[in-house]
Amino acid sequence: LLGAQAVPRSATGAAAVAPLPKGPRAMVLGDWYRVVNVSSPAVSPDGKRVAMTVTRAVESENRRHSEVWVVNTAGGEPQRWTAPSTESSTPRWSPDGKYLFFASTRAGGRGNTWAIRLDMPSGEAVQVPEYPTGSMPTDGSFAVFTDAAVPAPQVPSADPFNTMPAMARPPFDAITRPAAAARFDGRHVVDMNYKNNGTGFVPGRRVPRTWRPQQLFRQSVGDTSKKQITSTAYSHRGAVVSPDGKWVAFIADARLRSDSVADLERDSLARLPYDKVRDEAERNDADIYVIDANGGTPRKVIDWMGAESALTWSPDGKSLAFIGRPVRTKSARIYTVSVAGGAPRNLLGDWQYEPSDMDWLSTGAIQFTADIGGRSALLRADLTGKTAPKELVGGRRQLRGASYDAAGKIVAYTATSMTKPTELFVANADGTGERQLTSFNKDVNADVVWSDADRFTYKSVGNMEIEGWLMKPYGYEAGKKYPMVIYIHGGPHSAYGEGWFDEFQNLAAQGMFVLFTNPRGSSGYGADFTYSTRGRWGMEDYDDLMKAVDIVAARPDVDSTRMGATGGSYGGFMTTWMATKTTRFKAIQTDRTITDWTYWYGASDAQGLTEFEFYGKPWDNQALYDTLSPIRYVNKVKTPMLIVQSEEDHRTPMGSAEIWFMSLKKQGVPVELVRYPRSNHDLSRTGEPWLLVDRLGRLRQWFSHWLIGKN
Ligand SMILES: CSCC[C@H](NC=O)C(=O)N[C@@H](CC(C)C)C(=O)N[C@@H](Cc1ccccc1)C(=O)O
Repeated sequence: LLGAQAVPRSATGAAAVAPLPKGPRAMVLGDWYRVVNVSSPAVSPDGKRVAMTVTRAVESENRRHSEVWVVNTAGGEPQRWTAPSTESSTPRWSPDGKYLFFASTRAGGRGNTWAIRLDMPSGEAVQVPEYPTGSMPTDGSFAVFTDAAVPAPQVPSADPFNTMPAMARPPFDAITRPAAAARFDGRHVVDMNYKNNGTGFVPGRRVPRTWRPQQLFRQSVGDTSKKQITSTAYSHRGAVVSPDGKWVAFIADARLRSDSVADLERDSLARLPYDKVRDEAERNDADIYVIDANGGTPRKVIDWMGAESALTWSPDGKSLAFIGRPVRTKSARIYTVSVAGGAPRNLLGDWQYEPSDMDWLSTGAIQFTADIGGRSALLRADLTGKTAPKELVGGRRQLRGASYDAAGKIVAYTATSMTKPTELFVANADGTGERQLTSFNKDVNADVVWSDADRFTYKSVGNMEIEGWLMKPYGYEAGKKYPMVIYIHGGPHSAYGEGWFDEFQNLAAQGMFVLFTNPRGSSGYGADFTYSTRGRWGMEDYDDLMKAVDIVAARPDVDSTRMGATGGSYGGFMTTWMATKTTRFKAIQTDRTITDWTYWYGASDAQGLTEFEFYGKPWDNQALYDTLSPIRYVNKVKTPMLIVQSEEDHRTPMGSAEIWFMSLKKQGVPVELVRYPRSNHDLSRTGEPWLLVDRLGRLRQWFSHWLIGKN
């Protein structure tokens, strides 16, 4: 195996990269570095080109690198448009076609918006302060955007603690102080949100709590001055300008209460003990308003119970569309409403699935992408709401990021399937005439035989239908028996699906079947399915997983005496939970695990999740937190376990892994704990490449050792 440690270092300090054998062959770890990812497609207003972010791993430097590339919709070779020496991503075209904007942190600039000039190509990226970023009317003459109107409060320069590390400074309102500022470099915490999985530890406030409500601003193209058009104590969100430029629609507090009042009410409600009636009651936290694009008094368009997002104008400026969710446990719908007011129209009726995004095209059509179980599709809504949406582009694959030209004739999107890493595609907006525009993964696809998976559905407890997949091992031969590993996803409200996935390919390449399912609680099947596990984690969803194991174990080509299980986060909880309930598996790997829900409640940054899912805080419902904690039954575990944990994971912190390791060790159950430095909850997705690949290698080795008998 080509693991990170095996990579020799050259005299310059950069690691030399060993060549890989030509294929066709099974995936080796080094292939992970060769897979290119395409994201954020953006069609030019004239429909002639598509810009995209292209991300690769730079193996020798243990990092990823992103560039903006452009390809003609008519076909041809994609071209790199940004410098290889800088990081660039998320392109978007100016409506007049003069600039291609993108995000980049380059030296000597203000902010991270840069542009390439299309009218006067200069070869250099420039910043264009006279070109505003925000929502624009059809003529592209100005933009409206939101920003705070008051500056963030500054700590006085004479503050005696300014020279201390940010986390060491005594936060505002703290009672204790360092004995000597120069001698304390610990972390002093008084606020609840003092750590975050992505950003790490978050320094406390050094000034009193203040609110900076988001105001509406407008800026004309060609002018650097920004005009503030509102001055309120409440925030304006999701602001969009009408096509004729006369109005701005936005989302704000349903009673236009100040941000401070709304926040303080939310904070005090959160401190109350769980109350079923209060917590289940319908709430109206936000509504839709319109205001003159030069300012004035806003008018409420609808008084609608629930949460609104993705506000969009109709091309004729007479209506608005939004994605609305009446209550957290009900499916999101697309609604339209007259700007004059009236009852919103539900365009999706009781269609099972939920929209991910939405566009109201200049042709008048409303199109959106949606997860349909484990696949995803591009659909068109029926504007009358009488019939189910029409699928335009679909199949057994996952589509993301639909982007259209100004005329609404062309759509570009990324797509991946089980054996095809992501590439860029274009089609007519009605879904006809699809063409693949990039082949960044051509070489790796030619060398590596990616394993395919058969999709199946099965009935589980309560007659619920569950979707699952069984991926064949590399080199599968009929008549032989192979070991099997079940993968369990987290969330629990996320889903596996019809896309290329490094983790599945990694184990299939090692000669194992890979089983994966979307048990109840998964997203992609409608909110009833998603929230059917509320208060019942590890109960029927466990049955759903074990039923899939039963089905697969009965196959003549699966060796039911050589089965393993693996999963991360909620899937990590589920694998430790399984270890307490069954000895069917010969080996388990648990990743970013949770073994004690009360400990997790106090240590995780994901505050609020279990208050909702477990009907209260631990002291409101201690029995449930205890009953669902695998550590209570750890004396039953007999299965060898590999524990993988990131040292800087604030989502599922280390304590769960540590107590699990120690408990298995004390009972003589084979166990290994691998702790990854400089890594958070997302090690397996966005972690340092060498560490990410090291983890993949350890999964291969663990299951090969216990299920195949070789390492
Ligand atoms: C503010 S609540 C957020 C909960 C969040 N949901 C998103 O998935 C989450 O982090 N869930 C954890 C479990 C929880 C800490 C009990 C989880 O299982 N995360 C999964 C799901 C995931 C999949 C893909 C991308 C992000 C998350 C995981 O980390 O694999």
